[in-house]
Amino acid sequence: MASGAAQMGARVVLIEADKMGGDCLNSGCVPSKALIAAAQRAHTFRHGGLGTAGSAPQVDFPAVMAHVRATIAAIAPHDSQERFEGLGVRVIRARARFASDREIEAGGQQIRARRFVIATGSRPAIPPIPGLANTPYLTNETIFGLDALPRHLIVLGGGPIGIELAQAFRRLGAEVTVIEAASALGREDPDLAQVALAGLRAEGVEIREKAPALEICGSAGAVEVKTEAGTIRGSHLLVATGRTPATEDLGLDHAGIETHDGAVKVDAHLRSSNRRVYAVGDVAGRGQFTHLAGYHAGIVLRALALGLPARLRSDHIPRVTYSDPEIAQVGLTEAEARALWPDIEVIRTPLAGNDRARAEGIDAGLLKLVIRRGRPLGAGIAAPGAGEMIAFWALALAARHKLSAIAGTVLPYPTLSEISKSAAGTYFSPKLFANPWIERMVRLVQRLP
Ligand SMILES: Cc1cc2nc3c(=O)[nH]c(=O)nc-3n(C[C@H](O)[C@H](O)[C@H](O)COP(=O)(O)OP(=O)(O)OC[C@H]3O[C@@H](n4cnc5c(N)ncnc54)[C@H](O)[C@@H]3O)c2cc1C
Ligand SMILES: NC(=O)c1ccc[n+]([C@@H]2O[C@H](COP(=O)([O-])OP(=O)(O)OC[C@H]3O[C@@H](n4cnc5c(N)ncnc54)[C@H](O)[C@@H]3O)[C@@H](O)[C@H]2O)c1
Repeated sequence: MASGAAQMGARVVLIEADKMGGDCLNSGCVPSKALIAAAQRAHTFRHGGLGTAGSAPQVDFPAVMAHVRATIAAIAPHDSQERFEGLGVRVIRARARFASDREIEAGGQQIRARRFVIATGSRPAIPPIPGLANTPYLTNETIFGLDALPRHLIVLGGGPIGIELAQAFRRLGAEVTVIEAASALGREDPDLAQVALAGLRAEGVEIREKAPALEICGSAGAVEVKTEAGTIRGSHLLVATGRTPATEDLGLDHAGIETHDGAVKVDAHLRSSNRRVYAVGDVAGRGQFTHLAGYHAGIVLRALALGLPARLRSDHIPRVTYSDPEIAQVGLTEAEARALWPDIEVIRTPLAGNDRARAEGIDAGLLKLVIRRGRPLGAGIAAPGAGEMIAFWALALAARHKLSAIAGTVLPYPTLSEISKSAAGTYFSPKLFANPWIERMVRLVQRLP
């Protein structure tokens, strides 16, 4: 947002209280994906397959963490103070707070501006479970600082953070138990979630669902979580039970900025109840993804720099959980679509029928397509690399393409992505084959000289 505005010629002040790059770079997407990549190597090595023998990987945990830190360091220059200053942004490294409806205070400086954008993100939500506050626990802010592999990691919460890290730590050699109050990956289509969860369970991750934690106790190296179904004992506890928008101590009341469920309340243009102030990313309460924050920034930039307000859309925003297999979704799931329309069609294409999947020895995987009146409303994929494969459907939904455009696209053979074209083909097959009108036409054409 700040770099875009500066490059378009606006005068910009960027205020950052902590590390440049925010959660995604320092304690979110980047370290988690680097850890997952190392864990994937260990897993491939351990299992071999397709005629190659597996063997116990020699996991050097400090070296894995060095890879995580090196990945952050390699990406950091893009978000650095130096880069922003080079673009002409004035950077202040301090905590910001609204002093009035058009003034911010940060590090003893008063900044008066025509427009403000709140992009303060979110922080881990810590549930009020008896004993938790007195027990040592990890969050995404501390887990990437570990220097030794936990013997037994208990993960509280089976959302994307819990599931991604549970599988990674298991693959690196830890015993892992996930304790989930409701259903693991509960926001995803259950058919797709099951593919990923079955994969985790087969690798030895214990996932206890419908098991809210009742009480927690312990000390460093020995923690206990009590549930109705029994007590789980482990060496470390990761709390991954959701996130809270970072609005505390922002002085929002000084600026007449309203909140809703802890997030800055915004309209369809991401404008808050104070017309000078916008909110983007996690703090806007419309979803918590880096690419969504980037999309928000584009909407606000258009309005602020060019005076071209745009309405927020949400029907084309993809999301991916980087388990193995990955789960990717864009648009509506089957349940979401059924709640809106009675006349939807659902196409399920198992990955097992795909030639590349056969060659790779992939037997689990599924694409689910939700269609209404010839247009895709949503696509969900559970497969290795599903996050790459969903790009195709993200474009289809963003551009509001018809399914015929997908069926008419030529994709390279043999690729896993071909299941998307094959699913679109399944939709048209009954209309083309065993259709008396088409059969009559073909007979007619064949009589032509
Ligand atoms: C473990 C984990 C893995 C994730 N993986 C993915 C993923 O793979 N893909 C994906 O799309 N998303 C992922 N996310 C979510 C993603 O990290 C967030 O959606 C994204 O970082 C939100 O960006 P943001 O700009 O809203 O906030 P942030 O990146 O959190 O940035 C907010 C910044 O504001 C600063 N700040 C806060 N308050 C103040 C203040 N008062 N004054 C000055 N500065 C302040 C903070 O220090 C921070 O640097 C993951 C999150 C976690 C925790
Ligand atoms: N790959 C990605 O894009 C990615 C990865 C990680 C995080 N994120 C973002 O960060 C957000 C937060 O992730 P998250 O996994 O922390 O949150 P989440 O809200 O998605 O999942 C938290 C889980 O914890 C469970 N839970 C809550 N209280 C509990 C309790 N007391 N005992 C047991 N279980 C409990 C909930 O039922 C839920 O399933 C995600 O929704 C996502 O938007 C994205």
